[in-house]
Amino acid sequence: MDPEILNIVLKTENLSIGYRTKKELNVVAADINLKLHEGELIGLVGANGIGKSTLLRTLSHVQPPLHGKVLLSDKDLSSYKSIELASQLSIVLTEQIASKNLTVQELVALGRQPYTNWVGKMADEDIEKIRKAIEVTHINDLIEKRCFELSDGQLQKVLIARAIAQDTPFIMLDEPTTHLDIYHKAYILKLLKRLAFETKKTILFSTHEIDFAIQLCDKMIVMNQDGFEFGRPKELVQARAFSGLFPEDLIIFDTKSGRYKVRN
Ligand SMILES: Nc1ncnc2c1ncn2[C@@H]1O[C@H](COP(=O)(O)OP(=O)(O)OP(=O)(O)O)[C@@H](O)[C@H]1O
Repeated sequence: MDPEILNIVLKTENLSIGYRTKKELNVVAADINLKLHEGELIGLVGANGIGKSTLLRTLSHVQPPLHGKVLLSDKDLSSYKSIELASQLSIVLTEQIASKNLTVQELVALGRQPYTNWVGKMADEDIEKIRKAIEVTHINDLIEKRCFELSDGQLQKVLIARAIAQDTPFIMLDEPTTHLDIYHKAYILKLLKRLAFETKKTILFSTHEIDFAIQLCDKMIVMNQDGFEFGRPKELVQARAFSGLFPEDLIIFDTKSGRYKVRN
């Protein structure tokens, strides 16, 4: 589909991200102007410490911008009430979750919190969305377990299930495949792609799986020392956006195969 006729879900205007302390200002990245459309799967890549988590946290209102604006469905992120924001945007962070005593079923059900009534009563639609999220993330055999009993990879799938149950138009995930084996890395990324395509959700995730992201994403944001590049993976490969990401003494990006290779 022509991206120009798809709605813009998230837009940034001259966004600067980073950290402000009493003594100093640490600008992680500046002049970020992005337009993310509905139905797009967008991969965010870059070296360790370049600012991927900082960008995701700023786009999801977990931390404030240093400068500029984030507009979600044409409305400034800072003017959303938190319950309203929770029905528009979900975020899966890698940080340890506080609620590890909950069962898997209970944690996934928390995704429906923005929609349930004031006593937290779930409607049939909520129950169905939880069932579906558990099914598509392959965690059916875990639902009775408490979250502290899970492996890192299992917990990662459960957190993704919670975001899917939350069923927001915009989903952000910080390194959603870190702890997964190679099969489940591919499985989760393909699931996110299908979800974006079939339900027109906009899904933005950070990753170190650059090869997989090049193969699967509609668009990518490549953060580097000079700022960032944004576009379709093929165009970014041609523009050599991946070549300058890392020192080239050990690995080089092969534009033909779209992969990194270890130097002999
Ligand atoms: N809470 C914080 N306070 C101050 N500086 C921070 C904070 N969190 C991160 N930083 C700094 O901001 C920069 C970007 O960090 P960030 O975690 O966004 O990088 P990243 O690209 O997600 O890295 P990684 O790939 O290692 O997860 C780093 O220099 C980091 O030291």
